[in-house]
Amino acid sequence: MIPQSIEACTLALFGASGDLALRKLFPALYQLDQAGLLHADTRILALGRESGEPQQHLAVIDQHLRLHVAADDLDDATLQRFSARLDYLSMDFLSAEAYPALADKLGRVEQLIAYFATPASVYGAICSGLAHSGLAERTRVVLEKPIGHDLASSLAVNDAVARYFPESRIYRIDHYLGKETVQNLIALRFANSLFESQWNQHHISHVEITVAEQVGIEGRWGYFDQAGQLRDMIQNHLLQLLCLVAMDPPSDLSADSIRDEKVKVLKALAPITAEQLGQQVVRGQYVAGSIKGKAVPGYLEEDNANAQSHTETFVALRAEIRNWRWSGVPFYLRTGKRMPQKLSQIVIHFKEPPHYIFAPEQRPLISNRLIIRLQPDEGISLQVMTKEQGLDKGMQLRSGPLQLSFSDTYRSMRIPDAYERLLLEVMKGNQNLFVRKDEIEYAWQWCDQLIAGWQRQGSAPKPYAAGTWGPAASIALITRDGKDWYGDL
Ligand SMILES: NC(=O)C1=CN([C@@H]2O[C@H](COP(=O)(O)OP(=O)(O)OC[C@H]3O[C@@H](n4cnc5c(N)ncnc54)[C@H](OP(=O)(O)O)[C@@H]3O)[C@@H](O)[C@H]2O)C=CC1
Ligand SMILES: O=C1O[C@H](COP(=O)(O)O)[C@@H](O)[C@H](O)[C@H]1O
Repeated sequence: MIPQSIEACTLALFGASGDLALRKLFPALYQLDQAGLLHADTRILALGRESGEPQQHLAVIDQHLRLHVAADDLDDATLQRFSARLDYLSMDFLSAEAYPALADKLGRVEQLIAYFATPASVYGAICSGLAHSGLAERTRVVLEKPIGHDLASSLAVNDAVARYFPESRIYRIDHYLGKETVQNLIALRFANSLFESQWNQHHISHVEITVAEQVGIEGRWGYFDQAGQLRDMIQNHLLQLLCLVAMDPPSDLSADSIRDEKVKVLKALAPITAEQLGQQVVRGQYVAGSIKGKAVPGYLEEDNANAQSHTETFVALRAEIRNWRWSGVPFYLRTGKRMPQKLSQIVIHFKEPPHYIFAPEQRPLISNRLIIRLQPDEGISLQVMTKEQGLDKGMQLRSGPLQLSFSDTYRSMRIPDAYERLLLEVMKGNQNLFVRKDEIEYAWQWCDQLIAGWQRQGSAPKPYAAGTWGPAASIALITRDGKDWYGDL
């Protein structure tokens, strides 16, 4: 039974032969279909540059579905139903002449969703083409990240889209917001009165956000070398996570209430001056190493690499938020490619009790920690102090976890991919999990000053061996403050 709020729509997927569409978007749409969440009348029009028979392109989509959807989730009935929804049209998105044919193909559509799985440089042309062929009126547009390369280019992209579409119909994707565990952050913080009273500089000593990837750049040199880890991950995913951890409680769950609070955090981020860069930010680039016992090449040996590149594949930084809630609480952010394991987690370190009745030798050298594991092994663990069991132990304290593992607790439930949630929310017309223009712009403004500082310094990123936790300087960044990265093996 489809929830009534999910209406029929036509989804026009621009960039349908690209990596994102084939690896993530079509599989996510398939999963929605299998879960009974696509309206019977929903149609999907795949749009790509390559000509040829539509059947040929639809066969490629089918092959990728079989590759990227878990075998247990593939069934003939859904595959048939899903393929009956699909059609393909070849067009050059930059050519204004191509849009009347698109309008013809679409016919009369009540609700069009135009998903731009293309480089952001094409978004303006697509919006103009849609508008000039009478397709903008009932259309929601979905924009992939990164929006621009810096503040100036993001303003240009956002302006080009805003010429034809109001903000209420623009859905900017940050796929981390679609992850179940990231949404759980909102539930954890605002549905449990227990935490809110402790969620401030009086009780929290520091916060760590780690998004470590085991993969390298996956054949995306052309894109990645122009971007680097700061633009690719910090500007969007890590700053969004930081906002969700640090924002004040929104007055309700509406998109703008949440976005208003996130923007306040971004505005309160203390700038990091060129003079502070050396102490507060570490950039790294992986060299050859090994992951899970397998040798992997360095960044400069990747396919199509330019051996002179100074692009960073790792960033660790110490950020501060200048407001009453967070004054004096460092936020340590760290993200890198080719790290020992895939791991996204947030660790909230609470301060020690104001007065200890236990002797130093009776207690471990740690205080309470809340560990929010975003992926993999999704779950939440609160480390609390308890007494060691046993008559011989006396009042010897130990730290142990109060654990909520999502896979154990919701055993039979598959954790949906972020894109399933996000596509569903676009179909419902709900902008909660999408990023507003000003969030993107404040995030760029903060990142731009770091990039400008690096450019002024002209220094190369520090090397780290693939399969390690980044350059030694990233450890020094946190140990200088008397702290450690949680859980590094
Ligand atoms: N791949 C990923 O995991 C992620 C991607 N993104 C974002 O998603 C977007 C798409 O990324 P990705 O799929 O990796 O990129 P790809 O280069 O693999 O795909 C882009 C697609 O757009 C098509 N295209 C580009 N320009 C035109 C044009 N003028 N006319 C017709 N088709 C055109 C390309 O066709 P052709 O091949 O013929 O050039 C290609 O099929 C980007 O904005 C990226 O930053 C965001 C997060 C993750
Ligand atoms: O947006 C991006 O995210 C992926 C990491 O996403 P995850 O869901 O696998 O954690 C990253 O590999 C890619 O470089 C970046 O563009």
